[in-house]
Amino acid sequence: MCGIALTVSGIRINISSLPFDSTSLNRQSENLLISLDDLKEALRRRGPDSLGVKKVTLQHNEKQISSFIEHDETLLCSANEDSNGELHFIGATLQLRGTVPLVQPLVDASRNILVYNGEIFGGLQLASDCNDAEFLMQTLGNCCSCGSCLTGNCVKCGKGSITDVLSTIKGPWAIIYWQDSSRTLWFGRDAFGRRSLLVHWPTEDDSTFLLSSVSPVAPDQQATENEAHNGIENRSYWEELPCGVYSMHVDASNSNGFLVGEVQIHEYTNSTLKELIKWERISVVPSSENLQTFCPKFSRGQQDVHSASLETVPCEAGSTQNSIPMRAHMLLNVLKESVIRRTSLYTIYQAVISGIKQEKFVPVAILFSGGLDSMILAALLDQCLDPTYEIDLLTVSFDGELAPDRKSAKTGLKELKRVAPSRRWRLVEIDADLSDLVSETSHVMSLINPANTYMDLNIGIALWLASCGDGWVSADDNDDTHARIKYKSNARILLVGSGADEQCAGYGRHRTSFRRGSWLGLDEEMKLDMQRIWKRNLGRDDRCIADNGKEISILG
Ligand SMILES: NC(=O)C[C@H](N)C(=O)O
Repeated sequence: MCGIALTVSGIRINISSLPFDSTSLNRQSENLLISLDDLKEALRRRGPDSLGVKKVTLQHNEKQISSFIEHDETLLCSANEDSNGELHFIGATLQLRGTVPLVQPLVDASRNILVYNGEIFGGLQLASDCNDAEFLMQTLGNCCSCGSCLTGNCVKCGKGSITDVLSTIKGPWAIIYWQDSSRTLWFGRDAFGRRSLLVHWPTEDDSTFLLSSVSPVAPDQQATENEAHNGIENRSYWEELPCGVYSMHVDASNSNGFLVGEVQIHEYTNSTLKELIKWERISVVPSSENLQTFCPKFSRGQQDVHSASLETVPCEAGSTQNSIPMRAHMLLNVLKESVIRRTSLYTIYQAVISGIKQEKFVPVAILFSGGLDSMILAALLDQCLDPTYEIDLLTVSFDGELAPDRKSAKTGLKELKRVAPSRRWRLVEIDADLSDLVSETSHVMSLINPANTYMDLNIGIALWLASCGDGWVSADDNDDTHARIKYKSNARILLVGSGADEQCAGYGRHRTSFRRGSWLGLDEEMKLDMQRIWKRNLGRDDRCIADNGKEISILG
């Protein structure tokens, strides 16, 4: 995953037109001094392949604004209202696509600047060897910049809008983009918040405006060992940016010589996406026909690893229903398509590029508990991934062999070996003892920020350790009772089951809502889950996993 950030100073920012109370959380926050170096340090871990900074200076005279772009490595972040406006863009890249090394921020001939953390799996058509960030740069560069038509095609030039382009992307994304000719900053994240983007909105007493994939640990913010053990302090400097497409046009015409930026939020323009977010389902109460019992049994069929179709599977003797119902079948196909997109577009599969022999190269790993979500992911991945690649199954335990997840992971491994005997599966056992993880705990506390509950911390530590991939594997593949040897998974792509419980009603409280309010009650609870998943889960998960230079891939 990549890490992106922006710092703005010298511009009076007006956020009064935003539909949410964006300042209440920050009002009592400390006036932190966050330096470019702090941001770079935090982002570098997410994007190990390259790191860059670009600075845009805005000067105004006679109501005209001129812009200058330069490299900049100096510290910043105490806004000085008398000076010119300054915007610093930082981009750290984990590159999975394209054949030429990519260094962010990208700057085009029109002096637009892009930092992008995302994946284009569909919606926009790009060639398979093309880097998606570069493609997006070109596409955004062709958008209208008249400044008055913020959505739809421009009546004057006929060009599309930036909001339309971003609404069309199928895949996770977070973006910061400077459109130079219109002096407009664009930023935002996808409709489910699958990529983290934190914001510090300016307040009356702190004019700093910051965006960042992750919050840096400022020196005065470092948790002491005591804090790590005894509690999680309440940090409110950062908040999760609510999902959406935002623009900030910088102007100097009516402002007594000050540069002024007005932040606006724009609705996604893709109607399917809008329906998805609203969670208005065509059928909430299943028909009795849909509720009939059935026997879903997975068939691997032939080893046709790149075919997206699954077979209809006859039931065991004695059942009256003979096949997986059509909807379940459709769901499996969609999931499989999703795995194919997440495993076929990356150039890193061409092991030759990385100089590693194919049989030693493990490009994808799964965060694995042996539970339903991770088993389905593993079975689907086996169907989509070239059979020569090994697959790492990363399992974390805080209670050695006794933890239920470790036991189910081992059972799951046996099952996978049975259904996919020709694949080499490697169970990576990551054993940890929370009392030994003092500095790691402190680090993860900063990663989960602004999430701050013990549950967030526990999940965050498990995800962070899993994505480190540092554990033990069985010395002998055919005998899992024997000696273990040290192993570190270097897979850059991690498939994760995040979001499955929200979308498939996997939590205990879903059962409670069903008991209390039947199908409508359950639907309400799931809607709530999906509409807050950006705030509660996905940003946090992104930050903990990406910190180890890995790409989190959830099948949403
Ligand atoms: N900018 C990025 O997010 C990286 C790009 N999607 C890649 O895979 O190379």
